[in-house]
Amino acid sequence: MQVMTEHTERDGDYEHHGGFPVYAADPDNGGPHFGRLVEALRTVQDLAVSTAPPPEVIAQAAEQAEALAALLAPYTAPEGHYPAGRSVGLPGRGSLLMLPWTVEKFDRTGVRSTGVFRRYHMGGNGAAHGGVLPLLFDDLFGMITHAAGRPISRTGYLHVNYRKITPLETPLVVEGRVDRVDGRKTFVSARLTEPDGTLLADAEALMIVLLPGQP
Ligand SMILES: CCCCCCCCCCCCCCCC(=O)SCCNC(=O)CCNC(=O)[C@H](O)C(C)(C)COP(=O)(O)OP(=O)(O)OC[C@H]1O[C@@H](n2cnc3c(N)ncnc32)[C@H](O)[C@@H]1OP(=O)(O)O
Repeated sequence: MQVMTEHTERDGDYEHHGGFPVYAADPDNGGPHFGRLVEALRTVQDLAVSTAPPPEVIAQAAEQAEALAALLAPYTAPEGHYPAGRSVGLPGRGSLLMLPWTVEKFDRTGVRSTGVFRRYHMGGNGAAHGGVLPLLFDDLFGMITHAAGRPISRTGYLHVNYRKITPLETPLVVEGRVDRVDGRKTFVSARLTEPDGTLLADAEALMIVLLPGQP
């Protein structure tokens, strides 16, 4: 994966991030065990939505989950000071919110990412929930804007066309680019496909550069 902070050229006002703090990537990806922890938690999410254990096992699982929460609670840190979301070497940057996908291309011409939708992303009848596709696209559009050297921007609108049922636990590809820039406005688009190119969904969005002080 290419380093997400490398740019050959940036817009002149790149360093003006509105009122948005500038967060640095975590060079250690949270240390030697963080990726393992996040992956284990995702597996727990998979199992939490797809198992039917007896009450005594649920009680045991609840106790262990409560013990894990108690273990981590004393280490709560301010935004930008924990590895989740900043570990660019991990799937989904080590964030449990993001799709656990891996960035394969990240440059001014666009961003491509690959991965699977997991069991905890299921909507119905074995297909991905419609709400997780905008999440995938929105984060991709943020990365595309960043990779293109545009200043920190927020999504003004995001339109998704669902072309075909999106399967779970199947390797997929999402790729997008900047189509057009007009002042503060960056128009972006992307496609979600199967590896053979079959189109599952496409999306377009408007990313708007924040003005000084805008949150
Ligand atoms: C740590 C290391 C990591 C490294 C690796 C980094 C990777 C990094 C990945 C991050 C990935 C996250 C990416 C998530 C991105 C979000 O999801 S952000 C969250 C969702 N979005 C929001 O919450 C935005 C909420 N809205 C707002 O805050 C304000 O509306 C905005 C966006 C700041 C714009 O407000 P404003 O400054 O008052 O601007 P406004 O004059 O209304 O609009 C500017 C222009 O856009 C147009 N416009 C605005 N809205 C629209 C619209 N909906 N439709 C059409 N036109 C519009 C206006 O007409 C205007 O056009 P012109 O008149 O200039 O031609």
